[in-house]
Amino acid sequence: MIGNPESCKESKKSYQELGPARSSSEFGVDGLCESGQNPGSGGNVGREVDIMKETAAQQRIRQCAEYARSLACLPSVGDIDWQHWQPTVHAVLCYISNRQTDEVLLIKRLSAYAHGLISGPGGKLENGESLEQCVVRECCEEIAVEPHNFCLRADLFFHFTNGVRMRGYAYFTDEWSGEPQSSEEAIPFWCKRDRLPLHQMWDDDALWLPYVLQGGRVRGYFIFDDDNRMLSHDIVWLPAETREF
Ligand SMILES: Nc1nc2c([nH]c(=O)n2[C@H]2C[C@H](O)[C@@H](COP(=O)(O)OP(=O)(O)OP(=O)(O)O)O2)c(=O)[nH]1
Repeated sequence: MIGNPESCKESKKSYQELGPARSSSEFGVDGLCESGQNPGSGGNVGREVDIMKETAAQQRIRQCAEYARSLACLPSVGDIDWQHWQPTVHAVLCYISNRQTDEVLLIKRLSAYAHGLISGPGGKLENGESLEQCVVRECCEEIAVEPHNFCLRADLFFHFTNGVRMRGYAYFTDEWSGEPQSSEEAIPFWCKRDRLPLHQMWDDDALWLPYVLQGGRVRGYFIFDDDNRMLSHDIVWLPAETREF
């Protein structure tokens, strides 16, 4: 699960020399970080004063370098035995398309988890519920829309470094009833299919969503850290006519 232990030790060592790790909440929205300057120079002596003197651009470069070094120790999807991997959580997503306007119905999430992120409506499977029932319930609860004749086009395996393992099922349709309405959980909006706000969506969406919205199917494997940042991925592209995953 972990890369080369020696290089890992090395990079951990040099990482520690830099002082305490910064949480990724200190990184900018695009997942990059905000400080610069050669991290090897100067050690920890007078470090706080040095940081005060850094320009924003220098800070950004330095933190990016720290982050890049730390990557050597992070898990990769290739290290996981996916055949025996069991999800702890099942969740659905639903993407409703309007063919006439070439738009897709998205939501801005308002709940604590992933607040402000944009995605299709969806949520976790409840006890005794089928995936299809979950799709309808989540869409009705979140945006007062009922999708019809939806089909599964993305089978997503999310492994989080905190131990959570979520299997996500993304459904697609162009049939629905009801007018989208805001709720406590979401603000719905129509978005042109070729203008997805990918920088405001989960990292993995940029990899597979445009392809699936064009009719393709995917099976995707992802590792995320505690801050919802994607560390590693692998995507199996399946032709549109694929019936089973
Ligand atoms: N596209 C995409 N969806 C994701 C990712 N990670 C992730 O949790 N989701 C989806 C799966 C679920 O549909 C939703 C999270 O479910 P949730 O149940 O915690 O959402 P919620 O806060 O609305 O809670 P609830 O309504 O189920 O109680 O977000 C991701 O990386 N990409």
